Amino acid sequence: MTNSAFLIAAEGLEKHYPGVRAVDGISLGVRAGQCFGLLGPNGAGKTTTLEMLEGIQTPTAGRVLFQGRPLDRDFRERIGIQFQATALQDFQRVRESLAMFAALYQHHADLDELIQLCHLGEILERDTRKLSGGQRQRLLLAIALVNDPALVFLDEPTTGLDPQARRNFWALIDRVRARGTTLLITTHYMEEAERLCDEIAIVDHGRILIQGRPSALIDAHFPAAILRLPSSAWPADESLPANAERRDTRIELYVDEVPAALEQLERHGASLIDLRIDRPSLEDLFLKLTGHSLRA
Ligand SMILES: Nc1ncnc2c1ncn2[C@@H]1O[C@H](COP(=O)(O)OP(=O)(O)OP(=O)(O)O)[C@@H](O)[C@H]1O
Repeated sequence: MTNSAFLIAAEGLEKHYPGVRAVDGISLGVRAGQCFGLLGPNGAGKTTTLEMLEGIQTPTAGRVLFQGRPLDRDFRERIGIQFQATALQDFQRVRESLAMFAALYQHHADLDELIQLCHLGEILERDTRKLSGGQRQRLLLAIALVNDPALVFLDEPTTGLDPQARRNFWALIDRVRARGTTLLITTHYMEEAERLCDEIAIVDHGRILIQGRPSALIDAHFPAAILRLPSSAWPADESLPANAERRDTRIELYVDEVPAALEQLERHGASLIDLRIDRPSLEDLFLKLTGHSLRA
């Protein structure tokens, strides 16, 4: 596939700082209408990659193409950015804040629609310093959407939110996607990536370890289920079967057929009282690829 098939593409991106290659050769492409996720632990190079794609940082090497062409002045009008920490003006209400950002653009979205989309109606007159974490993120997303962009960048949009606010934000992202907006998101929450992203790239030490559809990546690396037992549940004099591995204080069995695996465990005399049966997840994949957990 040529790069013009992508709304935005990175070719061999690198960013070097003294003593560190923050990004060390990243190539990826995001199709129109997709939600693409960059995943990785703290310091992996996600934000630096995103900032080069946003045109904010200049790459040390490589290039970014938007609709097959190098970034130009028009690019800024076509994108929206939700930064990790956008400074909202003090003593400003939600309504004033939105209007101020809208005034920065020649063409802006219908603000009433945006207020409805991001559920800001009830908090329009609230001082922006008095917002909850979830309300603040909804306002920041509305600001990112204020110029009706084709592509929106979201840098760890749900970090620090409680689980309910995080789920509400995911539902909001669904509504944004349903309008056809393309999204590029960074996160270190695996569940978030599985829930939101059509395609992901797992980044570590400035490089992409693996890229593809979450379900396809999981299917390619794991059988149907993972059975997890505390190590103490396994008889001390029994050796582990070939499909089992020790992880910290647990034993994991990778299996296609759960009933057959349960019989196998019983034959070995394992205690099933604390048995957990999980569908393999991106978290498992990350652990398998890197040897460490993504939750830094
Ligand atoms: N301006 C800078 N000067 C020097 N080093 C930097 C600079 N910006 C980032 N780095 C380093 O580059 C590496 C990648 O940082 P980056 O912020 O892109 O990672 P990240 O994956 O976004 O992490 P986080 O999840 O913490 O935001 C880190 O080692 C970081 O310390």
